[in-house]
Parts: sequence; C-alpha cells; structure tokens
Amino acid sequence: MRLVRVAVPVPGLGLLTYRLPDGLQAPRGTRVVVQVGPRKLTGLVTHDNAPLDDTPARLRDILEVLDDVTFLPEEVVDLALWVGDYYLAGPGEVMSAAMPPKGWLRSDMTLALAEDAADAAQQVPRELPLDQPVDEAILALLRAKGPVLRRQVARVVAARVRDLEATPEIISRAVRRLLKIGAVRLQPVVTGQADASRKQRWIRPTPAAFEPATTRLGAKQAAAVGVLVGTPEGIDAGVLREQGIGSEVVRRLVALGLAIVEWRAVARDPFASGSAGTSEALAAPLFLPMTPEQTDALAALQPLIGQGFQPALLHGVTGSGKTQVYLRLARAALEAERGVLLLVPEIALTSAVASLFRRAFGERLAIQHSGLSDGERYDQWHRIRRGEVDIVIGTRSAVFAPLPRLGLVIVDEEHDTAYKQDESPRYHGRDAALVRARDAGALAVLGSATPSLETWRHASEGRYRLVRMRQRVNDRPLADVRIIDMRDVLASEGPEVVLSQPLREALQACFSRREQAMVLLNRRGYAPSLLCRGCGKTTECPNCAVTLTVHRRAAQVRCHYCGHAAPLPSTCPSCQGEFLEYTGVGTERVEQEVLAACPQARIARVDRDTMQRRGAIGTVLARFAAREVDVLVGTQMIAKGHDFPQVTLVGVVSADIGLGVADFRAAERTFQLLTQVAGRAGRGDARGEALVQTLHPKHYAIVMAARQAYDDFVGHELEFRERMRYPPWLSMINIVVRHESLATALKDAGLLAEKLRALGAERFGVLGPAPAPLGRLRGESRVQLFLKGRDRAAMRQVTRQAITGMPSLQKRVTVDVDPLSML
Ligand SMILES: Nc1ncnc2c1ncn2[C@@H]1O[C@H](COP(=O)(O)OP(=O)(O)OP(=O)(O)O)[C@@H](O)[C@H]1O
Ligand SMILES: [Zn+2]
Repeated sequence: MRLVRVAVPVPGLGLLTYRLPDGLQAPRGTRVVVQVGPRKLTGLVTHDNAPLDDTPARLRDILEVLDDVTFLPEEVVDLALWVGDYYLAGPGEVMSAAMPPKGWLRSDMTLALAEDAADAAQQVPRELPLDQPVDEAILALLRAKGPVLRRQVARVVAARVRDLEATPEIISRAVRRLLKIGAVRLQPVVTGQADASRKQRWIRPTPAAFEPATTRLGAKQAAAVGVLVGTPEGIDAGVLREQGIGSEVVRRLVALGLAIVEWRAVARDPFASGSAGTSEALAAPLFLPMTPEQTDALAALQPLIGQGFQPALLHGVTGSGKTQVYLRLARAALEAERGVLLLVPEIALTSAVASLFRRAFGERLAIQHSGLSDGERYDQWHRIRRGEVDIVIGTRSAVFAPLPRLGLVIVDEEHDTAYKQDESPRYHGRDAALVRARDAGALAVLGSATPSLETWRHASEGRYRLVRMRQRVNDRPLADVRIIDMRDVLASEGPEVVLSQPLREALQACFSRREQAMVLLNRRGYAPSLLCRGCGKTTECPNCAVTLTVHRRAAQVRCHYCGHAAPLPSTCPSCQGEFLEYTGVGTERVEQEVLAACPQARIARVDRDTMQRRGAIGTVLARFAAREVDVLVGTQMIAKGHDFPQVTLVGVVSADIGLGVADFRAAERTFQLLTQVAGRAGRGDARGEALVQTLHPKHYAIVMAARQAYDDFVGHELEFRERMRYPPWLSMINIVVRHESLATALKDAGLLAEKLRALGAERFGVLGPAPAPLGRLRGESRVQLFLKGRDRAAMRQVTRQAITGMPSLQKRVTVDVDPLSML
C-alpha cells in the first residue's frame, strides 16, 4: 500500500494523507480528487511516498487521479513547499499561488433522489400538504434529469414550473424538507473542466481533396478546395471566412468528404489584446552596440550561466542600460539551451522591457501576471507547461512558472516592495526566485539602481557577485537635483502653495521647450484629510483608525485601507459646522495646480484611482511616449523603471511624506523613491533636472538622494540599522493579533508573547505586545508583536509551535516573516 500527501485549497489546513489504491499512479505534482469532511476537493500530491508510520489508522482512499502527466513540475512543488515552510503559510494557500487559473476544480454538491425516493415522495402530502406541487416538481426534475447541482436546483425548478410562482426561498425550503425526510440526498462532486483552453474551428483537407475532382464542384467550392490543399495541416475557420469561404461552403465540402472540421486549442495572446501593456519603445532597435561598462558587466555574468547556482547583484545607476545586459544574458542562456525567468515588479509599469523581450524572442516568450485575464493566464501557463516557451516574464507569482531547465533568473528592480505579497502566503518574490535559482542551478541576477540593504549586504560581504555600472550610457549625466526648502516657500508664498515658484517656472520652461515633465507626489486623492475649523475634528473612517481622503472629482471621502466611501460632506459630521478645510495635498490637487501653472499643457494623472481599468496604464504610458501628453502627474507608479528620453524635468512635491511613517525603513524607501524618480529625467540627449520640494531639506535620505550617492547612503543606513538592531543585521517576524475589542486582542497577544518567550528562551527577542501603528483596520483592533534575532529558523519554528498551540487565535493572527511593512 502506498500513502501520499496532498495539499488542498483550504486555508489553515495542513497536508493530508491518503491511500493510493493499487493500480493508480499519482506522482508528485499530479492533481487528485479527495474527500475532505463532507466535501470532495481537488488536491495536489506533494509527497508520493509518505512513510507508513505515525499515520492515522483509518485512511481514506484517493478517489480519482485527474492527470496522466504531472500537472505541476516537481521543482515548482518543491518551491511551494519551501515558501509554505519559510513564510509559515498553509500548503494549500501556497499551492494555490503556484496553480494556474482553473487549476483547482470546483467542489460542489448535487441533489439526487434517495434510493427509496418513491416511498418518501408519498409521505410528502401527509406531512407538508401546502407545498406539495413544489416538492413534486423537485422530485420530478430529479427523476427526469438525474442529479442536479444544488445551487442550480432553484433556477431549474422555477424555469420548469412557472405557474407555481415558487420563489427561490420557497424552493430552498422545500429542498431542505425533502432532505430531512430522506426523499433526496446530497452528493459531493467536483465540477469544472480539467482542461479550459480556448478552442477554435480548424478546417483540414482530407486525402480525397488532393485527388483530381471526381464530383462536379461549384466555383466557390472549387476555390475552397484550392485553399485547403494549400494548407494541408489545416486552416482557421475565421481565416477562411475572411477569404470569402463561409460555413455553407465548408459544410458542403465536409458532406462531400473533402474536408474535416476539428476543434483545436489555441493560445490567447496577451500582446494582441493589449493586456500585456502597449510598447513604450516599439521602434527602438533591439541589440544596441554595448558601452564599455555593459561589456564588462556581461563579461562578468555570462560565463556564470551553466555553472550551478550563482547569485549576483547588478548595481547600475538609473539609465545605465541594465536592460541590454539582461537581453544578452537571456540570449546566452537560450543558446546554452536553458530557460530564462525575468521577474519585474509590476508588468503594466515595465511593459517596455516585456515588449523588448517579446520582439527579441517572439513566440518563445510567455508572460505571467495578474493583470491578464484568467483565460490568458491559463493559456500562457499551459504553453509554458507544454514546453513551448523558453522565457517567462512576469510579476511575483511567475516565480512558480512551470519552466523547465532554468538557467537564468533575473529580478529587475529587486528593491521594489511590490515583490512582497501582502496577503498569505506573504512571500518575497525576489527571495523565492533565489531559492528557485538555487534548486535549478541557475545564475540569479538581481538588478537595481538602488538595491535593498539586504541585497547590498550580501553583495558587499561577498556572498553575491557584485557587478556595477556607474555611468549612464553615452556618458549622459545624471539629472541635476535641486532641493527646495518648503519652509522658506511657505513663509514667502503663503500656506496654500503646492507648487513652489521655481517648480512652476521650471514646468513652464520645460513646456515651452516642448519637452516632457513628471511630477511625483506619493499620495492619491485631492487632500488626505478634511478638517472642521469649528470643532477641530477630522473626518475619520468608521472602520479604521485613519482619516478619510477627499476625492474631489468623485465628490467623495474614501478610506484608502478598507475602501469605505461616503459623499463629500458639506458640513462637519460632528458639529454641523460649515467651515471644512481640505488639509494636505494629493495627486488630484497637484494635477489641478500643474494645470494652473501650464494651462496649455496636456496632463495625465497616474495613480490607483485613474488606473483602475485594465490596460489603462499601458494606454497612458503609450500616449506619453508618443508625446501626446506633456506632463505625467502621479504616485510612485511614475517612478518605476520608465524610459522616456524626452523627459527633462522631474518635480517632487512633499519628498518627505514617507519619512513620517513609523517604520525603520522610511529613510531607505524615501531614498529609493527620490533616486528612482530623479532617474527618469535626462535619459535622452537633453540634460535632465529634478526639483525636490521638502520640509526637511537636511534629512540625509533627501540630501543623499539629491546627490544620487548610493554608497554614502547605504554606509550611513547600515550603521544606523546596526546600532538600532534592525535588518539586515537581524531578522524579524511581525505578528498581528486582531479582534473587535482592543482588550481581547491585547490579552490574546499577551498570552502569545508569553508562550513565545517561554519557547524562545534566550534565542531571540520578543517585543510587545503593543497596539499596531495602524491600530484599527476594517473594524478590528490590531495588536502587534515583533520577534527579532539572528536565528531565523528558530524564530520561525517557535512561532509555528506557539500559534499551533492556540487554535482559537488561528483565524485572527497574521504572521509576516521578513516583514517589509511595520504597520
Ligand atoms: N549600449 C547602448 N547604446 C545606446 N543606448 C543605450 C545602450 N544601452 C542602453 N541604452 C539606452 O539607454 C536608456 C536606458 O537604458 P535602460 O532603460 O536599460 O536603463 P536602466 O539601467 O534599466 O535604468 P533604470 O534603473 O533607471 O530603469 C534606454 O533608452 C536604452 O535604450
Ligand atoms: Zn477604513
């Protein structure tokens, strides 16, 4: 007898053990159907030879094996298990992250007649005379059609017996009664197709079509045979139609035995539908002659392909041409017959890289990210799985792409926090990519102009190979950065000013030179809060401990944490006072101010409010690239790796917003954001300039970003972190306990802390419990604990043990290993 372990898509459930009936094969990575409690679920086999000891006496059988070929490759199963273990997430949640859309079949219930339904039906009138017609209708339906999905019974019955006027509630009640008296029963099933590819009609000629005509054909039919003979492997019905050969003709040819109609699976192409983003640089040449620094970088990295696991950091200043290095490395990996995985933080924002790669590698490239439709993602995933693809570009979850023979893994903009998933499994895509590369024996290249301190430390201590590009291509200078002290500006121009006079003038000058500008403010909405001048209260979210943001165009106030929205009040909700003031500024306000400064300019705003629609970002970026837009106003979205050579001015409003956050990484984030956004200016022939408005002109993060002095910054910051005992010197785990009542949350967190301290003894520190900086979210109070120490393995193990020991906490606790946010 063989035992297998199975992950099922139920949060919080561990691996389950089942017996594999003799004769069935279910190697690791195949999908199976199993019974879990009353339900049938799809599961994924993670271990196909579980030990016989310490398993429960009564085991259930695997009910069905869904795949004859492994569904998830073993490397991917291994990576998912690693993620689950490292980030303390359930195996089901992690496997779900690794699965393509529709990978899990849906678990459902059908309603069927009980064996003795005939008898039972006769009892119905006696017990429940009033509803007899409905009961009869249900039984008649099941008699006629066999089992019906429970969730569809009401609809089907209502459709069959219109004159009964049975509402869904009446029918559901009747079903419950029939279940109770045993007239019908429920059966668990799994529904959905194991294969959900898109099928297209293909017309193929039969051998007879190649023989000289024996029947007399009409002119149209003869022409059609001519076309078909020219495409012996078949032709898409749609293409035939475009050539004037419609379904009438095809049907006639089929009747004559000259053609066959087939359904073939075709891949949905995200590039054609635009969901992969539109190109920023369609006309640019692909492989450029390399600069000396690029040549050196390539010479250092390329020989590492095929040499087993090799981690490397490519630290290249903004505009140093890292993309060209990636492109050539990818080509080299392909020549060595190894697969390539390129991770990017957000595909819509880095579509230029995707389309460059697509142009270079064509059909051998697939794209994986959540912005694709389910169908597109499904098709792309299966193309990769079938081995039709050598290169995958994608966001975080593409780290699970079923790509074989991986030889090169690139993580572009490795410092970007978008790589960390903010729901379970809370994994870091970059770190998972390193593990994937390690297991595959691949070269891993982490690229950035502003590497994270974690990565920098590995590189500077020699664990990662460090490759640097210190110059922009063609010796273009970095942008000049000017810091504008807003304390002076407020004093001279008044408290209402948003864009200082120097920034307004720079925008006007830029516009009159017909060049382009970007203005960054990392906060959306019109104003971050609404203040009553009468009572001094700000309008707060009813569910969260934050103020509501004013969205003036939408005439609403909105919570940026829980999504709560209400009409923009005209009087104070507390005191009915009439003098409400918008305090602070957001991108919507900046857009208005830029327009006031440059009334002729064409302005587009890029933030989560304007970019909700799928493909919207691609459209705006394409318009900016085509110079149909003069100024982009936006949040950090505009600071990502964009390459618009005509941008010569970057303005930053309130550079210090991020410094006020209660997070030890505040300075690092601010430095990265300012360096990156300043790096968007002056990437073409004309010189670039950045104007940075701030109330803290002397803050080291701002001063060093203005000088683009990465080395100085990391030196300073590493020292600070060491002194304060923070990562990258120590590891952290963040634990948040939630409850409606703060007192309960505090009490539970206190118990958990005691347990952690008892189990952890001297091996690490436990800080807290204390109310989290974001103390209330979605109606729940949040209390925080931190674990801090050098022995991350011990911290993880103890956390797992402590939480397993408090089952009542399980649904109310969030564990974040290597947290990036302290809120
Ligand atoms: N060898 C080269 N010769 C000429 N132009 C080049 C060369 N390499 C890159 N470029 C151009 O330089 C610009 C910057 O390159 P790229 O976008 O790769 O920079 P990057 O290092 O990724 O910068 P960032 O970190 O800011 O995203 C692009 O317009 C690119 O086409
Ligand atoms: Zn809220």
